[in-house]
Amino acid sequence: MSVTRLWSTHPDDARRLTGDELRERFVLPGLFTEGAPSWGYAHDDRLLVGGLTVAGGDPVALTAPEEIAAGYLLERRELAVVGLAGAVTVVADGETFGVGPQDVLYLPLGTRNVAVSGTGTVYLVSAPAHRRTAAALASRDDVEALVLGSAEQSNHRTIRKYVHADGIESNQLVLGITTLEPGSVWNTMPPHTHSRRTEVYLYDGLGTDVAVHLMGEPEATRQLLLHDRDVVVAPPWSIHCASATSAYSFVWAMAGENLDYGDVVAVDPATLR
Ligand SMILES: O=C(O)C(=O)C[C@H](O)C(=O)CO
Repeated sequence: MSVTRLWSTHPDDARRLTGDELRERFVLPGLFTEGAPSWGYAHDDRLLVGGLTVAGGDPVALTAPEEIAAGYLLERRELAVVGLAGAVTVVADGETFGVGPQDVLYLPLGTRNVAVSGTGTVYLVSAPAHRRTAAALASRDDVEALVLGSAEQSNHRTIRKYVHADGIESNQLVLGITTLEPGSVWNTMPPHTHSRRTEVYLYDGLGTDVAVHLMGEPEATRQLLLHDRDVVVAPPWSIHCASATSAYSFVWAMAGENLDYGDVVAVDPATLR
């Protein structure tokens, strides 16, 4: 099982890292492997993210990577399985769920056996948990949708919130999918920080296009050139926004001190450096 560890980084260091070092610290490329998940383990809020493609073979069991030293993956964790493409079946402790594109399956702490089969691709996001809640499946039409931005500002987009304080109940995970309208390319502009939560973005639907992702403290931003299905970690001190050469979707997921999507510090774009 492939696991890439991302240690925490002090914001002062992020100002000085070379471009390659920045990528090594914050970007997880190539997570989507066939037949077995590849994982990225971020020490910030201990977010564990993975990618898996199944191609009609035997069910793939989701087991605990050595890094979390657990008897099974969800022994001390909760998990969201996000459908990206195809038709995937997830069997969790004997219960069967069909997961299609932009469906999100939440599996709680204590779910012992999770297996994925079918033909398609799923993104996996897991955070530590302390309390068992209920398994839940939501599709894009079931969830709260927030339309933001405008074509004039190239940031017209719909934010769909799946796992959050008023949606699927969780311990730490907050998760949703944002989709840009054709012709709009900016996400999360104006940007924000949230010192009480770490966030990870997975860019999806870029094809051969490229996203110019901005990170760092608002007065010292750095850029990362990201490609389709790259994952990027935003530590609590960092903004996280991007423009791209086409419209796209991205899965955003957070964990930390609270489940409050609105607990952010807005950044005035005029102050960005
Ligand atoms: O496009 C946006 O704006 C977003 O989707 C913002 C994310 O939801 C986010 O950054 C939550 O903290």
